[in-house]
Amino acid sequence: MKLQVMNLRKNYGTHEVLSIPEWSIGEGIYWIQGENGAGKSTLFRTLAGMLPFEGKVVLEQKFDLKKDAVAYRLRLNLGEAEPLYPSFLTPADLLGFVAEAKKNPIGQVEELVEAFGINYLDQPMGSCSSGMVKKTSLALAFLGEPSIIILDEPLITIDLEARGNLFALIKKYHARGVAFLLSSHQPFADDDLPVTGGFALQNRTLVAL
Ligand SMILES: Nc1ncnc2c1ncn2[C@@H]1O[C@H](COP(=O)(O)OP(=O)(O)OP(=O)(O)O)[C@@H](O)[C@H]1O
Repeated sequence: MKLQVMNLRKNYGTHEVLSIPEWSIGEGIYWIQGENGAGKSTLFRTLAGMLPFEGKVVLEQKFDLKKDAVAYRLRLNLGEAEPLYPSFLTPADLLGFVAEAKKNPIGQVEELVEAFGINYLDQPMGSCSSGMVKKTSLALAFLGEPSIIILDEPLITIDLEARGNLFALIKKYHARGVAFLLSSHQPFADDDLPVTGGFALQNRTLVAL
């Protein structure tokens, strides 16, 4: 069991967005669908430890998000749908900083730079196109030795070549035992990615598809 959620509730003020009694995933590549505003980004940010919530989230039956936050966050990475970075930072700055925080293996930054074709390492983010920013954020999401990588809308703004590179990297990391949780408004074709299962986020909870 990679990730277990028990009695998770998340509200913004009086607006309840998530109410998930029980949900879990094993090793694999999972896809979450939901209409605009269904709560996908809120779910992902909650699972990444970025938002306060009620309930319990446990990684690998060992790391409780509330009790073992540091160990948990070292093993779960999130690539946000619309990442925002300070405009003066470069991809090199961000990769260096996050690589250190995530205790990356030697050679991994170079591997990811190559995989995403980030040939603008010293260009400030403020002058990067949205696809260039997104590719940087996707590379950041693979850093370290994660057990789960969550990618929120990974396909938005990236071109076909980057999409192919991303799918190749997902397959490579999946073969090493990394689980993936992806959201997308466009379903993935089976020949793109071997998806293990899908869930719909409906009426504040997750339903298997
Ligand atoms: N910071 C916030 N404060 C208050 N309400 C919020 C906040 N963030 C999200 N919401 C609300 O929570 C609900 C879920 O939003 P969320 O961004 O999680 O949806 P989503 O499924 O990711 O949507 P989309 O497909 O449009 O990206 C929406 O009703 C939204 O208005």
